[in-house]
Amino acid sequence: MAVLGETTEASNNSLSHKITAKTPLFNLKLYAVIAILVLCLLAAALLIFLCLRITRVSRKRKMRVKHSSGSIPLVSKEIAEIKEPSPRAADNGERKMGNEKLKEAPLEVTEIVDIERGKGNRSGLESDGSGPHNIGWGRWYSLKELEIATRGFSPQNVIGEGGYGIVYSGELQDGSVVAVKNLLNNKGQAENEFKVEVEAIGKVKHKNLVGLIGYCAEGAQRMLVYEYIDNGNLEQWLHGDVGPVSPLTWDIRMKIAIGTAKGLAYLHEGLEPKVVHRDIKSSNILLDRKWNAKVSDFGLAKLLGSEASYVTTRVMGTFGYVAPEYASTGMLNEGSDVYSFGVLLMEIITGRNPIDYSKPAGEMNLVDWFKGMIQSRRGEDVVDPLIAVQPPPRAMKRVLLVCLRCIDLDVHKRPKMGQIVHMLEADDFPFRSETRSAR
Ligand SMILES: Nc1ncnc2c1ncn2[C@@H]1O[C@H](COP(=O)(O)OP(=O)(O)OP(=O)(O)O)[C@@H](O)[C@H]1O
Repeated sequence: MAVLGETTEASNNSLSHKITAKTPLFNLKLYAVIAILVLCLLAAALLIFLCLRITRVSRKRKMRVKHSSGSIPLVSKEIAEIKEPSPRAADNGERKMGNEKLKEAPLEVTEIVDIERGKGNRSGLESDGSGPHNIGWGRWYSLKELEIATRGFSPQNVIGEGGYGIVYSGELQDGSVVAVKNLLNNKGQAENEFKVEVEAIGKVKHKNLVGLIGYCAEGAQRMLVYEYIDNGNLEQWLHGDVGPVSPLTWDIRMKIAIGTAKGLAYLHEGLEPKVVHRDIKSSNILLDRKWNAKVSDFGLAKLLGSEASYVTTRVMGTFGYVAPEYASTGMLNEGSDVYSFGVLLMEIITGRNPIDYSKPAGEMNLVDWFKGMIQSRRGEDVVDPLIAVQPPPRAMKRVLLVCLRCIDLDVHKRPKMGQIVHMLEADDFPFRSETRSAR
């Protein structure tokens, strides 16, 4: 037993000696090394656990944002965010508006963003009354800035008044001229919903669409700031007092029609999800000094809703332009825009208003009169008498045909806007094939 006791004591001694003995590692004692190792292991395990947890929580949050069904929409249902169009995308807007071609083209413009449920100052948009507020595509403006720009919303700055509110011209601090649309009847519009929709509209950029450059949402005030288009609108040029000869020659009218068609084709076929304008009419086609057409008010029907307007015609677009199926069923798709475009094209050719009560009974309704004229083979007689030089018969026939196809009662038979661009531009083709054969 004594021997056993001695042996145990000896082994205990040697163990304690080993533990307290110095190791080659930094001359540390063995127990210190073991303690460090255990601590390291614990820290590593803790780190891995934390990493796993963070990944899981963020995945859950993403899922929540994607599938949320709250009352404030996460993204506009009708308009998606688009990136600034690349030179190629702009090129598509310019030349490749044929339906198939557009579909082939990669949709680099579309990228739906998950916007988190508005928690106040989401992207620095809230007012602090100072300095510029860049929001990617444009700017947030304070009420004060716009007040200064429009000289206190002076009556002298009023450009006009439409169904959504009064439009003022304004000059910003940097000297740029803008059009400020002061939206009326917007009490029901939640601020965050308004911002989401406006931001979606602001990101839609095309040469033939009026560019939204910013907005103001302070208290009950809602304003949209647009690039200023300095040559009036098409309605003024077609129906205003322009003298015995209209400055709008046939070629200028075709340029305006094609520009408008390109703007609409971009809304219908270049964006995902597509945007239906809902209110195509001559006063919504703005013109610059080179007669480039700029479609205005796109996205507003969605932004403000039909009931937001104090003009009753707004409920159904504008009288005279509205597609029959939209008027009767309220069903709306891009085909309704095509119908309205057909009416607009007739208006451009004839210089007549879609509804004109000052005309004799059979001529009050432009569409009915136009159809009757074509049926009785009097197509040449529909051209606006204010056009000094008559169009070539072939070109005119083609445009008349486009009008008729757009107003087809069967919405499915109407052409797409991209096809319309092609049909209206068809004049170029003989020229192109000639140059090719010459080569
Ligand atoms: N960005 C702009 N640049 C220059 N003028 C503009 C601009 N936006 C609108 N206007 C002009 O302001 C006036 C009012 O335009 P608004 O779009 O509010 O009404 P509308 O088109 O006449 O009618 P509705 O609201 O029924 O469409 C029009 O004369 C229009 O040409």
